Amino acid sequence: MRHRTRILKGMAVIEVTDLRKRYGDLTVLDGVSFTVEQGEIFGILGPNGAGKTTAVECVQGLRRPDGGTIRVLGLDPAEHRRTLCEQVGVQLQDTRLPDNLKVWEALDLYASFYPRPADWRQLLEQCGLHDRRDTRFGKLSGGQKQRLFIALALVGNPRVAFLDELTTGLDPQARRTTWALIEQIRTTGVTVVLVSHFMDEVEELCDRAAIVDRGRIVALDTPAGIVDAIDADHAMRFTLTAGDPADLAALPGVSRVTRTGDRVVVTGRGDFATTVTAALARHHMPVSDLRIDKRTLDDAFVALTGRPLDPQESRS
Ligand SMILES: Nc1ncnc2c1ncn2[C@@H]1O[C@H](COP(=O)(O)OP(=O)(O)OP(=O)(O)O)[C@@H](O)[C@H]1O
Repeated sequence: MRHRTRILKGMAVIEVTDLRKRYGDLTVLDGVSFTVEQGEIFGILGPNGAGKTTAVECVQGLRRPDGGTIRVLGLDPAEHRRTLCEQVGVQLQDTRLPDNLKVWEALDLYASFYPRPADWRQLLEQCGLHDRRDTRFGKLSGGQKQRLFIALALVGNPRVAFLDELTTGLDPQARRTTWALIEQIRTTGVTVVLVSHFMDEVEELCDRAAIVDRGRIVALDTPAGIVDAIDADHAMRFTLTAGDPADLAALPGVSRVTRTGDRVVVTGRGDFATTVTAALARHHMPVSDLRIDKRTLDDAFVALTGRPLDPQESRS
């Protein structure tokens, strides 16, 4: 994967072991364990109500777990919240600012909370808000507000930033702009924990992700690793104008070859598509309209839980 290089293996910034939390009769976290390494973008993905925000708020020291251990930069957040506040940036799901506060005033105010703040003028530039410096919060677009929240999460010069439901309600263009900003944050070495219920966002941005469902982690790996672990074939489809595709069935990884007229579907696992393509070229069998059905985290979620995450929202 393209992002692997920046992760310094073995340097855990966050370590969560067997985290448990109940609200009355409701078990919200039921033995959640994960680690986040230095420089990683780590996704916590799951449907509404899965327990993502509760988990992250326990990690931030905002809620007390009923069981389990949490270490952030080696410290227990429940006991060392003040120390960690200086090193951890948080963009909460429902952040609100007064409508008449100007962009620069918000940044200047937040910078004053930290002993070693970043230069907020540079952050304005980085977040693409330099021409909105004097704009009042109430006049910003949804995307601009989210970029301001990211800037506010970074203004204390944190080593770890938590970004919760970043792009909910944004149009596709604004989502892309926000994603580009997060890619850029990665280059500064900040470890990012991204809470999301958008599969595509996690696939695009995260080095690794935990899929949370009903208070448990049902998968934890790179997005590609989670998808590859699904125990199901995928298909390549093409038009074959000459030759007999039956022999393709003997290739490694191929499970089935079907032909309807000149349309051929080959199903298989692993790297079968590369093997099939090479065999077609070797035997001078010309193909056109080649398509390989890409499996996504959506497919993985369905395979793992038996239901879609949120078909409406995950495609918006
Ligand atoms: N303070 C609370 N008291 C009682 N129940 C709560 C409290 N906070 C959250 N819950 C419940 O705990 C469950 C998990 O909520 P949580 O906000 O952690 O989920 P989430 O995965 O972040 O969902 P969303 O994507 O909707 O924010 C939900 O059923 C929620 O209603």
